[in-house]
Amino acid sequence: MNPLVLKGVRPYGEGDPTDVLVRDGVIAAIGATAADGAAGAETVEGGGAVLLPGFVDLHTHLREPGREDTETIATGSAAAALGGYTAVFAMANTDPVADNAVVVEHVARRGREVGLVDVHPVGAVTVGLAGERLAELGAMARAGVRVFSDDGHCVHDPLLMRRALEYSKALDAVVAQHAEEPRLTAGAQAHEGEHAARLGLQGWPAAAEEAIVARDCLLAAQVGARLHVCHVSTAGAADVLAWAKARGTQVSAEVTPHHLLLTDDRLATYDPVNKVNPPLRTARDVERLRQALADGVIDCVATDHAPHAVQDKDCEWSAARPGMLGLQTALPVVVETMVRTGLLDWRGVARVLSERPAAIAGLPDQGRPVEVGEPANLVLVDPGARWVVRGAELASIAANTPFEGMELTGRVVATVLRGRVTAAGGRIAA
Ligand SMILES: NC(=O)N[C@@H](CC(=O)O)C(=O)O
Repeated sequence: MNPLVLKGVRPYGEGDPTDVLVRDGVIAAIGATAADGAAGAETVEGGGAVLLPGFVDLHTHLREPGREDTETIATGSAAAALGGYTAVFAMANTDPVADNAVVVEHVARRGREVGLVDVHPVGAVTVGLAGERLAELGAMARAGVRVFSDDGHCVHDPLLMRRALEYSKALDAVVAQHAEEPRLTAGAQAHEGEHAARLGLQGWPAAAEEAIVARDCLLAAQVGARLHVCHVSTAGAADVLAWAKARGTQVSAEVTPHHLLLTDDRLATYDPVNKVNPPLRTARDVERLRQALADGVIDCVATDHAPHAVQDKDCEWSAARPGMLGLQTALPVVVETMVRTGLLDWRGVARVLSERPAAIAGLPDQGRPVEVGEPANLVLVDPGARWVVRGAELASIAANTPFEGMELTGRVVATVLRGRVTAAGGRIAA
């Protein structure tokens, strides 16, 4: 592999533009003379762009196997690379479910064949995501799984959740919980509040999330295991997390870009592109989630990238499936909600999009500092580029973005995986 020179880039957006030399997949030199003697090197013109560690998504639905009409590991990997990601965690709610070593090995192998991003399969906690008995966590751990989740479903039986935490502790893994008390959300269509009431939609109360977050924090503390909370969406859940962290519970949490930007006033459109699980909440929740992400109560941003077919979105609200695309819009939404608001600087962006998710999942070669000797998993960001989101132009097969037509700030210039350019100038590298 030829050396790579990133010319005129600003690590963490700090200082004057400089050059970065990448050789054999590692950052070999940083500075004005870094490119000297790198004959035959491939060059990326940075134009003063911000250089960060490559993003890590703990929560991606790649839909393969089973729903290759909406996304495949190849198209989802392309969306990830274009979005600045160097590693993604593929959720287990595929068909067949990734609840055994055969399916997780297939997903990992397919990810390696595509080669655009490290694809880490998430293993299901329970057989068939049915919430009745534990899946073969040990066999999946031997196949390399370090994150277990029934996402899309809550592991609502407290004894089963306790056992899952005990096993995952022994396996040095983490359980990522979709916090939704199902008895409180039966038939729910939208956040329980003024907008849902006006439209006559069955409500999804905040307490259904908060009760499970609180219960699971208590269980994790009891067992001494690590818990990760998926897609936190309410102010109350952030308060519970702050309390649990203050008392030393090993809990981490993610928030999605859409929950940082959108509110349930989107319900007025009656467009199911805005239907998602957990639902869009209130402006007060959005405000609290941003603050919690800024101060570390919420550790990271995860996309919950959830592609859906046209017939599952372009239909009446109650028949529509919940979920939104996220991989190619996460960065600009974080820029809009966290950077332009002054809540995070670029070191903070590196923390929430790369360092913390890599640490939570135990990835040794991702989320590393932009320093000589570190693996060259990198993303170059043009912080001021403005662009209009068009679902049809995204790399995913599905087009269900809630940001359709919105002008956002911040664009990925290039993504580098172990020293190889995977995406540049908005295109997948040959
Ligand atoms: N987040 C979503 O709205 N959808 C997810 C699963 C789920 O959490 O319901 C999906 O797989 O489509």
